[in-house]
Amino acid sequence: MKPALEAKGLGKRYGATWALRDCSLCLPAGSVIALVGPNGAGKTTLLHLVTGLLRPTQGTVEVFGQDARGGSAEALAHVGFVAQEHPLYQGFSVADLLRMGRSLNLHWDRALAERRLAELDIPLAKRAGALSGGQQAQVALALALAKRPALLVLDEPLANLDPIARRDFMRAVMAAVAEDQITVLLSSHVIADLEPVCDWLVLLNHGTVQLTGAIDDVLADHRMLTGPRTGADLAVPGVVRAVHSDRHTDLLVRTAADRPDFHPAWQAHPVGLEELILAYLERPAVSA
Ligand SMILES: Nc1ncnc2c1ncn2[C@@H]1O[C@H](COP(=O)(O)OP(=O)(O)OP(=O)(O)O)[C@@H](O)[C@H]1O
Repeated sequence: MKPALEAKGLGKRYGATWALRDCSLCLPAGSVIALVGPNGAGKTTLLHLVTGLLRPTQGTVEVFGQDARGGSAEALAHVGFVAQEHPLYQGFSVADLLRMGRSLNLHWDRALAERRLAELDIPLAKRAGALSGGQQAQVALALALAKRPALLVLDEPLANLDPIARRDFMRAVMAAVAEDQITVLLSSHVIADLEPVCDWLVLLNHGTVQLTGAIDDVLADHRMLTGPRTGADLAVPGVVRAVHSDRHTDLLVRTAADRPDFHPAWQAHPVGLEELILAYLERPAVSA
């Protein structure tokens, strides 16, 4: 099966600033991919390159084997996109938005959109601007899903939503994954929202990919080592980040071994996703 997304040497420069650089990724179809990184890491830039809204300065990006550059109608027909802050025409009614979706898209499943909105009690006659933030996010999601996309791209969909709205939004996304086996690529700052639903990770910082892989494999490949301060002198390969206090040293290490063998001075612990991501973000930028 073709990968959902394949980027090779992808880069985007604004003037002298590289928003994204040397980005090479191969993301499997059917996965739910967490795109994480701090403000300015290049997440939106990558998502706009994937959705054909931006042209790369260098490199290529393919979605299910089709070049995403230039955003041809056929390539974009397979991509649903909910942009940051899920913008909608505020003066349009929900019904107007559905009509617009139907006339702008090659494939359109009106019944699916209406069913989703009915399940959420969102009235079709209501103006978008009169809906709550959570309802607007759900309308944007229903519009994106009515395209019957193979890839759903969500740029910080949970920002500004309250905990109930966040949960409901992610439930709707996961229902679509379960029903249609779509691939989802979503960016967020909130790891706790991503951890229960995502199975693949792309970690961006300073415009470069710091880490990517199946989350289970990524976690299995890392350990947190705790030892006495002097332990820092014991040679440990694959250190991602070292934190020293007066008495202790904590090392996050990457190891390819199933059963890594550390000096007995170190106590090795499995590492959680949030801890792992923070450790990568707190170190200087390096390529994956
Ligand atoms: N249109 C633009 N013109 C100039 N620089 C830009 C433009 N868009 C993005 N940048 C720069 O590119 C870099 C990456 O921005 P991007 O919006 O992709 O990051 P992000 O990870 O999505 O950030 P955030 O989490 O804050 O949304 C930043 O340094 C940003 O200032």
